[in-house]
Amino acid sequence: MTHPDPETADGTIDGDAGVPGPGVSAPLFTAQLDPGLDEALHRFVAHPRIVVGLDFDGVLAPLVLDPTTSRVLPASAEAVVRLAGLPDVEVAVVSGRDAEDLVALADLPDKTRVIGSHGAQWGRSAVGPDGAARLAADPVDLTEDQAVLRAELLRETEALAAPVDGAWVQAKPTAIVVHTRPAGQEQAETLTRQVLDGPGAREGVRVILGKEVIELAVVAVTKGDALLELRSAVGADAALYAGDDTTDEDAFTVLDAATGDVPLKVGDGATRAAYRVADPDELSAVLLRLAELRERVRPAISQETDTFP
Ligand SMILES: O=P(O)(O)OC[C@H]1O[C@H](O[C@H]2O[C@H](CO)[C@@H](O)[C@H](O)[C@H]2O)[C@H](O)[C@@H](O)[C@@H]1O
Repeated sequence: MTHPDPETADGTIDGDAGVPGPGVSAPLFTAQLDPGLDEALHRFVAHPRIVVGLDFDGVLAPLVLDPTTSRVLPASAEAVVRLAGLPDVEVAVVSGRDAEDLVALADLPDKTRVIGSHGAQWGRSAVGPDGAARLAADPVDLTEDQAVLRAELLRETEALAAPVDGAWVQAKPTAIVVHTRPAGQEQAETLTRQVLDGPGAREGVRVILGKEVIELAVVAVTKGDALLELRSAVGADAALYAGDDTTDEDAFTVLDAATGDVPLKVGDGATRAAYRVADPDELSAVLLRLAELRERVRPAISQETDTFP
């Protein structure tokens, strides 16, 4: 036990009895949680209305060679379902991926907010007539210039990637992504330089260097813009955001740990986030803990609200 927990003082709930490991669900192993982070979670769940923003790759889903095989860790999936079912909790998956992709891969509860393409695509998960998950969203509107630029970037990057063993190009609604993870290191570095000096240097292109990816976007929106907009749209009092990559730093920047937000870096590397966990497995533990804490305090908040309308 790392945090004084009034809810467990009478011994009726032992929230720390579990054993860490894949597939273990709550009650959770908070002995492994950093005490500062656990305290921040306690403060966070006490806010009346909260936003929980979650990056996908490297956060909900471990990084893999082939992005079509990415899957959310089972414990995180369980936590997302629990959080999304609670009143005044807005769960949003905020990713650089195409939002359609996210809905197909993430197995999200119905009506979960999905923000794709680093904030350029907004929608919700929905169940289609066939029972399969689908995205309910307005289509992305590119200007004619942006659409032309995107098509040219696709052509140019494909020509650069073609001779490089393992490298490949992903076309997304607002960007083109060159993947170098499966390529040899030297070839990956050369290709990265070529992409940056060539198509990446064109006017109107926003270059995003991610984990073994060079993304060339034709719109300028960031995850920080998206998180601010989401927070204001739902009237949230505090936000938690978990991310692992460079683009997530934009989201951390718009949060303030001093006022109850929880900017949470997943993995190594320099960050502006106030809190950190080592990997997606540890993030699962945090999300289950978050669900457990919010489930406990939310009824108290609602009673107070009823008493003082
Ligand atoms: O914002 P995110 O959800 O973190 O998305 C960022 C990029 O994620 C994907 O690429 C990353 O994950 C792949 C699968 O694990 C991995 O192979 C790749 O090396 C990573 O960079 C996705 O394919 C990109 O389009 C996203 O922009």
